[in-house]
Amino acid sequence: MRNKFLGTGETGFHPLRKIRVVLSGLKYAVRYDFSVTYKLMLSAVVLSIFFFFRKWIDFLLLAAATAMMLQAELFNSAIEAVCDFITTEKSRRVKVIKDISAAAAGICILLWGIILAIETYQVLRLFSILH
Ligand SMILES: Nc1ncnc2c1ncn2[C@@H]1O[C@H](COP(=O)(O)OP(=O)(O)OP(=O)(O)O)[C@@H](O)[C@H]1O
Repeated sequence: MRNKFLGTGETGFHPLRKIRVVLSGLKYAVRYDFSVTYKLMLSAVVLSIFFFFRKWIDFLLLAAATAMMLQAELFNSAIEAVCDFITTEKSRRVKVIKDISAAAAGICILLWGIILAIETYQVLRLFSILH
């Protein structure tokens, strides 16, 4: 793929190829990282309930939190992969890099968890109002 800043690689705009790259990255994350898969599944269950009941504010809030969590998980995985690509030897520098990356992901996961808990409570209230 052409690097627009360095002027290297292929020219042209290929939206389909971009979508394929995005799906490929998501496939790696979801297939090989169970901690991403189960979080996405939890969000999907609650999101589909809000979608069904047309609770758009709750839907959008949880969707935003899920996107933020997924983004943090993906960046964390990419940084870990770069570290492991450079060296699999024990290294204090690698430890610092991975720990900082994990901390960034952890903050986003914590916020996602809080929002998921609040929204799950909303779902339970929704059902108790119906029955
Ligand atoms: N090469 C290394 N040298 C020193 N410490 C390391 C090294 N690799 C990993 N660690 C330590 O182990 C922790 C976990 O790293 P690892 O690459 O195993 O991530 P992980 O537990 O698989 O994370 P995730 O669940 O997000 O994929 C790091 O945060 C770091 O403290």
